[in-house]
Amino acid sequence: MTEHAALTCVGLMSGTSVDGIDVAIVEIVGRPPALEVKVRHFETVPFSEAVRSRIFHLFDLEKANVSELSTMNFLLGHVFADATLTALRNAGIAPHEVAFVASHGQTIYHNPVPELIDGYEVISTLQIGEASVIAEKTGITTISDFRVRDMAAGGQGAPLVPFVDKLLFTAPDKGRIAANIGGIANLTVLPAGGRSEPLGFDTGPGNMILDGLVQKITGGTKHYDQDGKIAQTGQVNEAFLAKWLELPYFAAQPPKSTGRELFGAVCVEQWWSEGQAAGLAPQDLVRTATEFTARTFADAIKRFVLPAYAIEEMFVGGGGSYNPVLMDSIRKHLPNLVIEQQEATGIPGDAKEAVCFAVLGYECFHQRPNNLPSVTGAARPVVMGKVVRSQEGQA
Ligand SMILES: Nc1ncnc2c1ncn2[C@@H]1O[C@H](COP(=O)(O)OP(=O)(O)OP(=O)(O)O)[C@@H](O)[C@H]1O
Ligand SMILES: CC(=O)N[C@H]1[C@@H]2OC[C@@H](O2)[C@@H](O)[C@@H]1O[C@H](C)C(=O)O
Repeated sequence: MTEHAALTCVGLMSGTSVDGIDVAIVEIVGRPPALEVKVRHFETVPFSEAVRSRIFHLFDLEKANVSELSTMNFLLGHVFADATLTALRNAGIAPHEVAFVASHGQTIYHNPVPELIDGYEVISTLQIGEASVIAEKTGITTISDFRVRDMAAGGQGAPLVPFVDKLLFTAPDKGRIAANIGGIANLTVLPAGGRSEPLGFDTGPGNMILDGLVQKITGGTKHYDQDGKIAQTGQVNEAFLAKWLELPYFAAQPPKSTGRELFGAVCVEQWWSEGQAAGLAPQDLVRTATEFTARTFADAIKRFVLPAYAIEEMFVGGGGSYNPVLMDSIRKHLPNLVIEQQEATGIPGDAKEAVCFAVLGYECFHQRPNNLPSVTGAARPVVMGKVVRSQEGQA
């Protein structure tokens, strides 16, 4: 296949917030560094409540079991395949026109901190949503399990989007940050003109604690603080916040990545019970959690980025970029940066990660390395992604 012809590719992202499956249908042509990406269609296919609650059950390390894990791997394969077919139908594109589906999968567990077992230093990560089911149901070659190869090469397996940020958003004359505030917040530092390699890491929580608190406060009727409406009515409790800012994750040097293991349900329970003990009103707790995200995100930039890189502007994507209380606070803590929403780049903020996985899939499809060792800490560039090929006789 020639690289002069554009490929139609599908990127699937189901992030740590578990709000739905982001499906991006993109046209990609060229090869790095001259890669052109055009978004043809994007939609988020929501999870049903039944599937969503089964996923959350799997996050509970005390209660989840192996049979559920196996079942959910296949169930999510079906759900991802259907989301792909729905988006293709809505876009008026036939499955046989698509070169591949690149599916991130649902992260169930992520542990980049080595555990010494029987002489082996073990790190691991698990994304589920069986690619064989997606390939069989859609008839499209499916690429999945990106993170494990980077980890096998000694990397964190995350964040992976910086590889694509570098290709799409490096500016010739000014330093930029490309950030994403999803369940977890992460960023990519893009030196001007690509003169040095990007730095990238997870700064800590994005919306994960916030979402958990809102669900508790509303008895599950709301999943998140839409437009920061609850936070707007609350006050930051500085003493409460100060204690949480001491978590060692924030001072640790990159490369680093995190997830629900540190900022998921156990953390939310702790916020809730400590908040009650300290007499915080629910809206103050939500406002303080919003500030926790803003402060840890801005502090990470002040601590690890601004002393070493000349940065003028930052683009922020992910669902958190639509929360005005969060964004106002980030702007207040970083007054010298021009901060814009991801939309200013031409790629919608909620579509970015799905688009990025299409690009990572494109590089895997062409058997080219697609990790960024400067970010993940991997020992070398590797080709991430496992390929399940479409077969004759399929759709
Ligand atoms: N209008 C809005 N106001 C406030 N918050 C919002 C809004 N829209 C989305 N969000 C927040 O963004 C979250 C979803 O973000 P996103 O889809 O980027 O996360 P994700 O991709 O699942 O996470 P990650 O990038 O960590 O894998 C929601 O759970 C919610 O907290
Ligand atoms: C293990 C895992 O799923 N990590 C996610 C998560 O969500 C945001 C942040 O934590 C980032 O490290 C990563 O996702 C994005 C897509 C990435 O790899 O760049």
